[in-house]
Amino acid sequence: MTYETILADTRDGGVGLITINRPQALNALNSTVVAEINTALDGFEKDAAIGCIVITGSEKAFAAGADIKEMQDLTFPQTYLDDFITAWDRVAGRRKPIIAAVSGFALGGGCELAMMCDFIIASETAKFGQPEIKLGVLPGAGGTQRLTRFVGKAKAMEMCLTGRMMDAEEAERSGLVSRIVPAADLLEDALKTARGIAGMSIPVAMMVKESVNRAYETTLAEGVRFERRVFHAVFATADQKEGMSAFVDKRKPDFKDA
Ligand SMILES: CC(C)=CC(=O)SCCNC(=O)CCNC(=O)[C@H](O)C(C)(C)COP(=O)(O)OP(=O)(O)OC[C@H]1O[C@@H](n2cnc3c(N)ncnc32)[C@H](O)[C@@H]1OP(=O)(O)O
Repeated sequence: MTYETILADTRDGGVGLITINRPQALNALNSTVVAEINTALDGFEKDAAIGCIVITGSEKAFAAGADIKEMQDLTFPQTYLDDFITAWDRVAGRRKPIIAAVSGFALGGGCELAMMCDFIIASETAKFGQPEIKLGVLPGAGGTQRLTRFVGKAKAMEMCLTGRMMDAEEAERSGLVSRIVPAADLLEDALKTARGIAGMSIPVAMMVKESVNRAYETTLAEGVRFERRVFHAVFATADQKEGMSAFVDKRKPDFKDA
C-alpha cells in the first residue's frame, strides 16, 4: 500500500491519497493493509494542510474483499477476543471527507470499505458485490447495513443473499455511487474533486460531513435541529465572513480554516 500527500497549489487544498496495492491478491484486505490504511488516515487527519482524502486501488480491483486466506482458519474465540474487523470501522469514523475512487472489483470488504467513505466515484469497469454468502459467511464490515441504506432493502437483500455483482451503471442508478467516469480519468477526476473540497473551509467541510451523516443516525427532526445548531455556529468563523465577502466582492474566497 502506498500513501502520499498531494500539496495544495495556489487555489485548491491539500489531498491525502491512499492507493491499495496488493496486485497478487486483487488488493484483498489483510490485517496489515487495514492497519496501513488507518496509519495513513491518522496522519492525514492530523495534517492541517490536508482537507480531503482519496482511497483508490488498481484498474482491476479496488479491493476483492477481506483476505480469505487470512480468515479461513480463524475460530470463533479468535474473532471474538481480537474483535476481528472492528479496526475497519475507524475508516467510517474519520472526520475529514474521504472519497472512494473505485475501478474493477469492489467486493465483500472492498465494497464495505468503499461504503465507509463519504462518497464513491466509480469507473465504468467497477463491479460491486457482497459475495460473502458464497463463502459460508455474511458481510462483517457493515455491508448488510450500509448497502441497505444506499440501495434499499430489495436490492441489498438480493445482493447479499445471492452474491450477485452490480455493475457501475446499476450502482449509479441505485444510489450507491455518485458518478461514473471513464477508467482512464478516474484518479484525476477523484483528485480534482478532492482538491476542490480541500479548497473549501476545512472545518466547515467537516461540519457538512458530520451533518449529512446525522441523517443516517437519527430522526428527521433531530437531524434538522443538529444542522441548525451547526449552521448558527459557522457564523462564529472567519471563513463565513470571508466566503460571503468574497461573493459580494466578486472574488475567489481565501479560506483560513478558522
Ligand atoms: C469483510 C469480510 C468480513 C469478508 C469478506 O470480504 S470475504 C471476501 C469477499 N470477496 C470475495 O469473495 C471475492 C473473492 N474473489 C473472487 O471471487 C475472484 O478472485 C474475483 C471474481 C474477484 C476475480 O476472479 P479472477 O478469476 O479474475 O481472479 P482470481 O484468479 O480468482 O484471483 C487472483 C488472485 O487473487 C486472489 N484473491 C482474490 N480475491 C481474494 C480474497 N478476497 N482474498 C484472498 N485472495 C484473493 C486469488 O486467490 C488469486 O490468487 P492465486 O493466484 O494465488 O490463487
